[in-house]
Amino acid sequence: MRILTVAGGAALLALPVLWGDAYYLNMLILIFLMAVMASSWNIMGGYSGYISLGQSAFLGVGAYTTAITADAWSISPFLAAPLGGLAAGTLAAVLGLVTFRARGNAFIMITFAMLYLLGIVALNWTAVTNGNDGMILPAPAWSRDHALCPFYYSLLGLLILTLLMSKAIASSRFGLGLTAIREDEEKAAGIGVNTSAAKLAAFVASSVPIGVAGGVYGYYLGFLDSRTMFSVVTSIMIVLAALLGGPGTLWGPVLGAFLLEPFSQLTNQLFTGPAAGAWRLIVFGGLLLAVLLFLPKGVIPGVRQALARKRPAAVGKRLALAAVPPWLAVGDGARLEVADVRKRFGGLTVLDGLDLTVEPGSITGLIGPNGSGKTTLFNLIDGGMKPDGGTILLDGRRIDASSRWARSRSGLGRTHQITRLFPNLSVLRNVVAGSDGSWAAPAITGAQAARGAELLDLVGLADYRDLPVGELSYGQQKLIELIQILMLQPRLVLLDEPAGGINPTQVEQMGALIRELNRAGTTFLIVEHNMPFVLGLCDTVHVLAGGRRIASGTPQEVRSDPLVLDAYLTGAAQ
Ligand SMILES: Nc1ncnc2c1ncn2[C@@H]1O[C@H](COP(=O)(O)OP(=O)(O)OP(=O)(O)O)[C@@H](O)[C@H]1O
Repeated sequence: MRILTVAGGAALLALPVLWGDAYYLNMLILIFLMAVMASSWNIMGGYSGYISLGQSAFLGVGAYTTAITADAWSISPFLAAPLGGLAAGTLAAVLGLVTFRARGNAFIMITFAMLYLLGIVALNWTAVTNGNDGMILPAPAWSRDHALCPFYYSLLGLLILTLLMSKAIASSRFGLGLTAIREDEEKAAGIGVNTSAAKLAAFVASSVPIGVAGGVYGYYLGFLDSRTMFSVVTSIMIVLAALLGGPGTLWGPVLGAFLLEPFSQLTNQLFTGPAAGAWRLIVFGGLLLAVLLFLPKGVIPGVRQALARKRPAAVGKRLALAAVPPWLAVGDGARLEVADVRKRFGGLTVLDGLDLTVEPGSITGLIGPNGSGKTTLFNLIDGGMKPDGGTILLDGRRIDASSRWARSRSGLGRTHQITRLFPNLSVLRNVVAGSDGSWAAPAITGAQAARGAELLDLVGLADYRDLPVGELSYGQQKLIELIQILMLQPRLVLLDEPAGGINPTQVEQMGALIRELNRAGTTFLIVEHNMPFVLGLCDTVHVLAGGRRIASGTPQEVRSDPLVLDAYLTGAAQ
């Protein structure tokens, strides 16, 4: 692949000198432009899964900023183009700050609205943009014989820089965080990924090259009008190019641009007159739909999948519990205090002034009939939901107002009733996805890989480190979810039904693992319906019913408490 890249790059560098046909050079300039835009879009849309339908707004903002500053300072638009990137990045940062809670379709609609609004502003802010009449840029001063070369090389250079940035992000911790967001954003936050900051940074990174490209493109056209620069069709084509080639891959958006741009030129020749724009919208909108329906992964991942040899299924490995690594010794564990916590869903009161304490270094059980609010309490503790009232303290510090990722970083880990992992990432990537480290660090450092390997060894799954985690059995995935949070060296671990849905041998192994980790200092709070398991494991058990704690004590005390028996019998009768 490297040889192919170098050869392709060398051919593109030499092309204008060897073969200066203006038609094809113009085509390549437009392909480079589309490749820059699609590769930039890919950083947000492909890596983190947030689809922006307004990316051409950055092209427009970059083009106008460049033209206006070049005119005001009497400099070449080439020199002013980085300011176009700066303006686009600033716009993305502001929009990202305002919309970072919006997900899925809401994010798509917001980006689309931004494009539409900015188009209207550009059209009507006549004093700055010249409105309907458009802006004329100065003609290039260089020789007409090589008129296209500076545009060709500057866009090719920008494409190379964009690809280098995209590659650096993909292989960094930042990129791994973005992929985790794409797979399961809440889970990513739950293992310490600062999702808001990562999305914001990705959005800015996905806008800056487009802004710079806008500056160069505007100069290339020599004329700016708001309809061309803030075009919906361009935005659709950006998404289409990335999806066609393969979103989330490095070369997919480039391939998509090479496939799509010649077709776009063809439609330019086919559709002329006042309805041309509408026809192009129909064609590219339809094409986008077709790609989404029939080629959802794009060409490159589709071909890779077809070529991949069938792997043997990951089954049947007996669990062998190795020794807990010394770096998991976390001292005395953490103390959790839940005081007067309340939670309602509409008219349903699930938690009604709940108080409970988990002592440091304990294995504490939390039981109660179905629907008594155990998982809801976990969601309130880990930050997945906000309580309606009350306080939650970890080692004496209130955590109920902190973000989810900050709670996870402060020593709190949590597994889910139905296991939540990043199914398309490898086992090892899942295990290390939450570990500490600067964004610029490699996605998996040597030290992290070594710790990940130790944890995989701990649960007897080292052989599967490179398989997509979705290929493991349910019981194996449960163990991976547990070691995933161990990577963050938590002092308090909340386990939601760790023995649910796994075979008796695995239940035994799970119990042994929890005991070993507890000996190393980790505090556990465990929700579990398997009574022999939970009563055999825990020092203290709290019982929930009717939104309150109705009993607490040793397993023996709780087992014979008439209130508890009554709650279970009433719960069972419902
Ligand atoms: N997001 C939500 N919106 C509305 N109701 C909810 C929501 N989450 C939970 N509930 C309701 O709150 C109640 C408590 O649910 P929760 O899952 O916390 O109970 P649980 O004790 O964990 O039950 P189980 O043992 O069956 O897992 C249930 O009646 C459930 O339907």
